[in-house]
Amino acid sequence: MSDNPFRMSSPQQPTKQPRDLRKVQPQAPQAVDMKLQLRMKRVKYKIAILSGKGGVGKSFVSSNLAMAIAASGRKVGIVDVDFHGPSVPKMLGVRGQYLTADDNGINPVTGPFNIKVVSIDFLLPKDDTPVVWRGAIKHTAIRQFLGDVNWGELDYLFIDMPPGTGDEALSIAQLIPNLTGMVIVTIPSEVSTLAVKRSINFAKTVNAKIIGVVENMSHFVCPDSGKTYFIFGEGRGKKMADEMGVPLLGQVPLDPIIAKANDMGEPFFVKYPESPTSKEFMSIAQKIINNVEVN
Ligand SMILES: Nc1ncnc2c1ncn2[C@@H]1O[C@H](COP(=O)(O)OP(=O)(O)OP(=O)(O)O)[C@@H](O)[C@H]1O
Repeated sequence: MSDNPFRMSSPQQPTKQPRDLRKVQPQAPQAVDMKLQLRMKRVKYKIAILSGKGGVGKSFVSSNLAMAIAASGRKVGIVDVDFHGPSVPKMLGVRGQYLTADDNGINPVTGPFNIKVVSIDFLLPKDDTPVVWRGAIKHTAIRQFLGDVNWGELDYLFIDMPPGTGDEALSIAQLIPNLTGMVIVTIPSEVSTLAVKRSINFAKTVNAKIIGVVENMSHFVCPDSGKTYFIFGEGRGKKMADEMGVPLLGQVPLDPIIAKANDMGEPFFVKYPESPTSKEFMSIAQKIINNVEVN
């Protein structure tokens, strides 16, 4: 990675002269909020992806859901507000690109299927630079990611949240009062499903609609025998969804090719379009479309 975090990458040269983001003056909160509301009005459906617990594959699910919906011809953006563990750029294969600014604001990076992507990862000078921010700074950053970015007209904006129900989740609920809904990601372990119940209760507290739950790492199909193993437990996602009265949108398998593609920075949905996992993402995407576009 270059030492200059704000250098524009090829292939998407901006039409206007890129401006060094470090020289952009911060704006008064009211001005940003007005811009934020105007920008968000141009996005039809705004969906936050939450998980009660870290490491359950929330960024993998957000990225592949975004690709599945974009593959259906819809205009999609994804904003990664997981400041302490931003992995969306890598999972979409756009890590190492840079954000630039022009007179209209910050230009997102363009990913597969023309997905517009914004993440703190594009601004970090080194791979191992930690983000050490308190809640107020994260709130300001989220506000700018939503209000200062040239999102344009979008059908869907996915918001990849950090694990849990902390500052960022509250900021999103406050800054996007007309949030379309939340999708919650879990794995079928007891600890994860317990944490998901907290996320569902959080969504209810902030009056956000729960579109449904995605169970990731649901099962493993042995390539040698074809036998299915429920490594973390069988039927937990369904049981929990039923108990909480929310739909189970789909079950994504645990698969070493998923981990490998993510580690190599290859967008899974693009690389393995015929895999059962990509087909499951298409089915989940269709359920989300039916839920939000029909209701
Ligand atoms: N279904 C899967 N099969 C195999 N590996 C997976 C699967 N889903 C995710 N992974 C791997 O698990 C790890 C964590 O995934 P990811 O970063 O998406 O989780 P996360 O919930 O967003 O984490 P955090 O929010 O704590 O940063 C990654 O290495 C990813 O490649």
